[in-house]
Amino acid sequence: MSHALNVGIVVFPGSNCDRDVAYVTREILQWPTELLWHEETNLSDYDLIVLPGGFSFGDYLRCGAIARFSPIMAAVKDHAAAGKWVLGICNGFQILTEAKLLPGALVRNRDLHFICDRVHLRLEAKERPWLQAYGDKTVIRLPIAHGEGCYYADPATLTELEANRQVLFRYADAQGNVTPESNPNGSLNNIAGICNAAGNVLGMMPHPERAADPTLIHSPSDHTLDGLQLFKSLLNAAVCC
Ligand SMILES: NC(=O)CC[C@H](N)C(=O)O
Repeated sequence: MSHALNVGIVVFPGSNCDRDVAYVTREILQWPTELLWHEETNLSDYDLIVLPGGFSFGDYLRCGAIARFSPIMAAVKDHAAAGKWVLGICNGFQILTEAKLLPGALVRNRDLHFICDRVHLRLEAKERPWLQAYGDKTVIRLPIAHGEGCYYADPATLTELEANRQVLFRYADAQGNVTPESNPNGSLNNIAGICNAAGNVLGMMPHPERAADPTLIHSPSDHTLDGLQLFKSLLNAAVCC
């Protein structure tokens, strides 16, 4: 079993969570971590590529619609096709759908407002490598911050996603019940995060990097580390597919 992953974090013009992710992987987990400008084309040194949150290219046209044309995206596609890890967080998830590395789309929130909150998520498909470190936990709490986080896919795609167990996170209440009231943005089937069929590409709207710092814990029941487990999970799953 390895003790570290080599992490590359893509920096697009307008990314703003790149350094937050680097803080987690480099400072907290002590994994070798590089920030990669979006014009980079060689990703051969990395096990995990992260597309971070933010407002790439000012969210012009649609969130992620321009970033998908960045030179680095061809290399990200090759990295994914080779079965290596790709994690898209928030704007990164939007870019992955625009690039067709994940199915469906992220559209304007149901209430047309930017939402900044903390939400409960039910963990689904716990056999997937990304969730291995959560143990018996079935409900976690992570921050969200987005204007276009409403997950949409056509009925056939949605059926396929569910049948293949590609939904990893669903908005839920504190007990893990998936209800309309616990859906902050109108996402179909309360979907907050999905992976590709092979399982090595994950996109999620909540921010695991904002719940990963042990110095911020206030009480034993605090959810502050719920995001850290996601990164740690990959250590136990050296090779994905
Ligand atoms: N935090 C983020 O990555 C935000 C993503 C995107 N800019 C949105 O508002 O939906």
